[in-house]
Amino acid sequence: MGVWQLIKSQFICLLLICYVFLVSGLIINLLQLCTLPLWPISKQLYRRINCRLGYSIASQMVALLEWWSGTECNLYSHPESYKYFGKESAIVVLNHNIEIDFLCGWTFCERFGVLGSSKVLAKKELAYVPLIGWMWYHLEIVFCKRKWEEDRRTVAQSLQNLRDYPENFWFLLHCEGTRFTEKKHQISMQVAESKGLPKLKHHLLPRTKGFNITVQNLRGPVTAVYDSTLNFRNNETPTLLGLLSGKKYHGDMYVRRIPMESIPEDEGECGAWLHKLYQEKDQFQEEYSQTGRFPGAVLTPARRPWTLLNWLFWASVLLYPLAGLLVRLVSSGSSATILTTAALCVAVSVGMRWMIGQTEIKKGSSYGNKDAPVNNN
Ligand SMILES: CC/C=C\C/C=C\C/C=C\C/C=C\C/C=C\C/C=C\CCC(=O)SCCNC(=O)CCNC(=O)[C@H](O)C(C)(C)COP(=O)(O)OP(=O)(O)OC[C@H]1O[C@@H](n2cnc3c(N)ncnc32)[C@H](O)[C@@H]1OP(=O)(O)O
Ligand SMILES: CCCCCCCCCCCCCCCC(=O)OC[C@@H](O)COP(=O)(O)O
Repeated sequence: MGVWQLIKSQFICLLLICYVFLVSGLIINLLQLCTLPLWPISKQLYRRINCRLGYSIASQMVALLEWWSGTECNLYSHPESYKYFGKESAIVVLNHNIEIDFLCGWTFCERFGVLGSSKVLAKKELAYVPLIGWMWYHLEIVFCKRKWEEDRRTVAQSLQNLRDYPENFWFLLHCEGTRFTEKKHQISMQVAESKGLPKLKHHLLPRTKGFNITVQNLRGPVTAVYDSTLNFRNNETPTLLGLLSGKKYHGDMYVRRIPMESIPEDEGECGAWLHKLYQEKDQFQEEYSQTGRFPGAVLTPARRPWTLLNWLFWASVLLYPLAGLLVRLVSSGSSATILTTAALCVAVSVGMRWMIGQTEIKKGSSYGNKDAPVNNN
């Protein structure tokens, strides 16, 4: 292990990165709150400002991936698809078995200039995650309870609101609805069997309702679906904690552009189309597991300096007062003050650990874990 790697793996570095993220995030959330009165006056101005403020939070996590850990994410694609990236709004369909898959998505959003406006159909629980959930409120992220009877109306309404969004956006959909575990895979393959669908080896059976409602409501302003398949080399299992300790991973993402016109409008046909898409994704994953490559050419855009500059800005604003505070604290000699500060630090660390835990598959939900309903047909 080199000296730089040794420094990066120290707990104090992790604490300082989390401190900058937490305090800058709270300041940005506060600024976002202050933009609310703009909504009735100029909705589009409110949205444009919040894209920039959101960028300042999300890009810190991208900086962690790109600059701190030095993780490489290769993009496999085709030149005829590539020329559209960043120049149109699109629905992104991505597999969901890697803890930092959202971050690999974000790194490409950043490189194609759509990070601040990126959207997702997210489970409702994520709306309550401090900083990220609060930021998402102002970015009009679409939340679902994964209870169709409740979601069908609220999700459709939130999607309709995005039709006049003033910036190009990528709307991420994990159609599997939850992260891959062996048990969830087994159960979803029972469902596949009961529906007469071919079994998938590398994916859970996709849920078709969310995809269908998204296509229905965003057709027009959104001009394509980006079918994206992500994997990591050498069976790496990247984690957010790994990134924070400076570990470098090697990801590959295959993205092909599918024009919206080629997606059926009829609900049943659209569902069948999605099942076929996942069968193809499964073949791409199989090819990757055998050859270590996806189809297409490697067309990775270079990382840009903005995420690093944004982080350096916040670090320089926030680390200096922290140092001053610590010096004054120690020199005060008051054990009550020192103990209170230590307790506060522990509480904040526990909170941050809980947030990081949101990305961990072993702490995931039980959605998709229940035995499939018996099909009597
Ligand atoms: C160039 C580079 C390109 C790309 C870069 C990549 C990406 C960047 C883009 C944007 C980034 C933006 C943000 C990223 C940041 C962070 C986000 C991170 C993650 C958050 C993601 C999540 O929270 S995932 C969870 C929430 N989302 C979803 O669930 C979406 C998918 N789900 C659905 O669509 C569902 O249908 C639903 C949620 C709308 C409703 O769910 P519900 O359960 O109520 O209904 P279902 O219809 O799904 O269920 C009933 C039917 O399902 C059958 N069934 C039963 N059991 C199972 C089973 N185990 N598996 C599969 N199917 C099952 C059942 O039989 C019913 O079938 P019917 O035939 O009767 O419909
Ligand atoms: C730069 C400093 C970074 C400090 C760490 C901050 C950590 C905040 C991370 C919160 C981001 C949350 C995004 C998690 C997305 C995710 O992966 O959600 C899972 C859902 O799809 C499915 O859930 P499940 O059904 O449980 O599998």
